[in-house]
Amino acid sequence: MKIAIGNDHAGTEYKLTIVEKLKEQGYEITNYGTNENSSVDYPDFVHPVASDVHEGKADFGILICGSGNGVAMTANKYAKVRAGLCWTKEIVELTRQHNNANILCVPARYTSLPQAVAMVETFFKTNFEGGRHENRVKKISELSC
Ligand SMILES: O=C(CO)[C@H](O)[C@H](O)[C@H](O)COP(=O)(O)O
Repeated sequence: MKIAIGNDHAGTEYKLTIVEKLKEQGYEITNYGTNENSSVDYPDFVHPVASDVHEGKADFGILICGSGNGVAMTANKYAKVRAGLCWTKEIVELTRQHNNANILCVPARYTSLPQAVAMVETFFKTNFEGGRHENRVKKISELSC
């Protein structure tokens, strides 16, 4: 499974820990940075992740910033991306089961590191339920404008 990961300066510590754990578990990781703590603009690190997921070059993405909102807003500009902003394991399960989310957005300043790691693990072990959710997910990318 190919994972693309990106973050801004608020998510660097969490990202580095998550990359280490995912590599230990045998995932193929593309880390688009940032790997520093100096201030950066989150869109610069979201676009390559969202583009890879949109184009099928990555199966899933993980995006981390302070609140999770900036990375989610940016990633969801891509038609084939369904980026879920989650702050509990239960919300992670639901965004996979009901929304077939392919990118997990993590609010580093509002979750603990163990919680963030647990959310990532939950994201990858939870499957889309299909059924009644199938049509709803298809309608997400039907643009009305
Ligand atoms: O987009 C965001 C806010 O919703 C992200 O949380 C960023 O990480 C945050 O804006 C960065 O803030 P900073 O004061 O520049 O560190």
